[in-house]
Amino acid sequence: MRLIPQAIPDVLLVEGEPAGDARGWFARLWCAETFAAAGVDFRPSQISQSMNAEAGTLRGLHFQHAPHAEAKLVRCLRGRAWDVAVDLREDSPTRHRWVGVELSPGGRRAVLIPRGFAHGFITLEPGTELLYITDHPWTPGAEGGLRWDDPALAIDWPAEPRVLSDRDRGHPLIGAGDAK
Ligand SMILES: Cc1cn([C@H]2C[C@H](O)[C@@H](COP(=O)(O)OP(=O)(O)O[C@H]3O[C@@H](C)C(=O)[C@@H](O)[C@H]3O)O2)c(=O)[nH]c1=O
Repeated sequence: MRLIPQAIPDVLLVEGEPAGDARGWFARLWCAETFAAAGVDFRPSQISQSMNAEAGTLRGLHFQHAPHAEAKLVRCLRGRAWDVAVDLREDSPTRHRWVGVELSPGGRRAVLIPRGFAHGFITLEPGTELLYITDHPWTPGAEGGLRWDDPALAIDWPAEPRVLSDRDRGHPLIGAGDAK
């Protein structure tokens, strides 16, 4: 299992090293020792799954306010998605910058999004399913959101969004209301 820093170094690509044989393969998705050895304090609290019927489904950008901030280890189980992490940390030199990663089951990789980031994705195939491992319980009262098309972020989405929730359409722009 390899943890590979991305353009924002605290965002990590987590690559499995699957052991293959005639039956298929076996791969570890999270490992306390490997993460601790890399200096990453991530201990699972909840595991969730999201199914997206249509290509062009966009979910995000979501985060939880402190003290309920959560890190997320996101993996694609079916289909294909482009996943994005936006740095919201107040003291960060990369504040309001983003990192995008394409995820698919064949890629056998996950992205670790630290606390203090917003997260979103767009599906590139119908029936795309994502698995999330988070390190803090879902806390509805602490949810925050940013607009996927906020010009201050200028996220270069690889496809046109076709399906969004009403909540995601209504997030504030940076500098207003709930946004950080
Ligand atoms: C996120 C979440 C939602 N729910 C419920 C609330 C609601 O009835 C239904 C759908 O919730 P949402 O519309 O918030 O789901 P969704 O828009 O998929 O929210 C997710 O988006 C991505 C981008 C993330 O990063 C996730 O952490 C999460 O915020 O599921 C839970 O029970 N547990 C959870 O952890």
